[in-house]
Amino acid sequence: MPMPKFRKVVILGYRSVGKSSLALQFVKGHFADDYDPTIENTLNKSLMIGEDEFQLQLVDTAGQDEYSLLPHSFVLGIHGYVLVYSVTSFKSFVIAKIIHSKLQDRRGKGLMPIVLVGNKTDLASQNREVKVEDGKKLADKWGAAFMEASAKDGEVIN
Ligand SMILES: Nc1nc2c(ncn2[C@@H]2O[C@H](COP(=O)(O)OP(=O)(O)OP(=O)(O)O)[C@@H](O)[C@H]2O)c(=O)[nH]1
Repeated sequence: MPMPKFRKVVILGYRSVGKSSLALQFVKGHFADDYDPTIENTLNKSLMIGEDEFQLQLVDTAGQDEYSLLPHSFVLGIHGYVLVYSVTSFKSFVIAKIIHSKLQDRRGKGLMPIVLVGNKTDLASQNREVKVEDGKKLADKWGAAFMEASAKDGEVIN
């Protein structure tokens, strides 16, 4: 048996956009309604992609704002990023752009695998502040993957 391949992915975004909930839904398959701000939490999951086994380490981080500094540990030895905003918060979309530009400053403009996720689609019919097309356009500009999701419904997370 070949050795599993190790990948470390950091989840970043504004406060309360659902970073922990997405991570929990992805790793454990459930959702909690209560809100407990994260300091930092690492979750592990092994998954098969084709014939390859990957050991995924997901780092769930504290909510960032425009003034937050990106620690070294979010830059060195990281294989990819999940940048999360909430479709119900325009501010969180702005913060996602700010985080992306901080990442580029620190890592350079070379390859930086990113998935941009617009979370909380279950609330979108009442409270949408970010259009799907705007999320998609931003991800295209970055050369990133894009999806909208709901950690609550478990929609598209796996
Ligand atoms: N309706 C709905 N609520 C969600 C969803 N995802 C997260 N929430 C709720 O939003 C609140 C914040 O979720 P968290 O997952 O803690 O958000 P976070 O981004 O990790 O927050 P910080 O640790 O402060 O950065 C909680 O009350 C969650 O239950 C979703 O997809 N739909």
